[in-house]
Amino acid sequence: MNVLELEGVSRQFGGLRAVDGVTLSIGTGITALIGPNGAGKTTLFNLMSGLLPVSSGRIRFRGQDITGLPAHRRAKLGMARTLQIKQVFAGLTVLENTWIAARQRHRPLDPFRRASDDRATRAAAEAALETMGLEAMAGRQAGSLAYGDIALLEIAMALATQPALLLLDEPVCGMSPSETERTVARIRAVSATTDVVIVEHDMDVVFGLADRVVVLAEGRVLADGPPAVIAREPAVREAYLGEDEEAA
Ligand SMILES: Nc1ncnc2c1ncn2[C@@H]1O[C@H](COP(=O)(O)OP(=O)(O)OP(=O)(O)O)[C@@H](O)[C@H]1O
Repeated sequence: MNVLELEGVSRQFGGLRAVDGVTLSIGTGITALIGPNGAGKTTLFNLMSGLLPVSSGRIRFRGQDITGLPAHRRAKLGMARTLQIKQVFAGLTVLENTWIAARQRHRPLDPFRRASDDRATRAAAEAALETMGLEAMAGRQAGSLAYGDIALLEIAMALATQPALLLLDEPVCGMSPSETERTVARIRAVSATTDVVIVEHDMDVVFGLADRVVVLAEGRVLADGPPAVIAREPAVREAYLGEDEEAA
């Protein structure tokens, strides 16, 4: 079963169809959404996570219809996302940040919480830090971290909720080449256990990381396939890479 299924999903803003009848099944591995500016990537991403409601169409997650569910309900069902704007608690340590995220899986104000739940929470937090290569920084204040480490911490916090699907919005945006390389390696490690969707503008990252590339243009799926095939598609090169313009 595919983790996420979109069926004829559309989103209008006034008269503009930002996403126009997208049918897409997200399966195992890393799926990248690419396309020229204004293609509808961010809108589609927000429709997946529930940040925006669809205008029409259906969305299923792990076989369950989630079309009408808001983002926090989707998160409870196992869909995690990171945002372009980093959101960590600067005054808390790396482990505390991750622990709080892991804790969201359990009822927040339950005084009769079992000790075993606490152990499970801590284990989930530590496992997430290890996957992201942050174990050595567990005791550091999040506010003292370098930008690249904060980005990794954010992904660790999403992972700590033990999601079935992780949505990453421009995960290497604003990073140095070495930070990018590190992040790419960590996302690859994440994908061994969790399905991932990324929206990313850096084509080296997309073609080096993704198992599958979905190209959007004017709100529709223009092409969909393995990176090596997508890179050779004439329609993609024309619409996305602007070969005609360059030639001119
Ligand atoms: N909240 C909104 N209100 C009105 N129009 C919107 C809104 N959000 C997006 N749009 C429009 O929908 C279209 C798709 O935008 P979207 O941000 O999804 O594209 P994108 O592929 O993510 O672009 P970029 O690569 O520039 O981020 C654009 O024409 C945009 O102007």
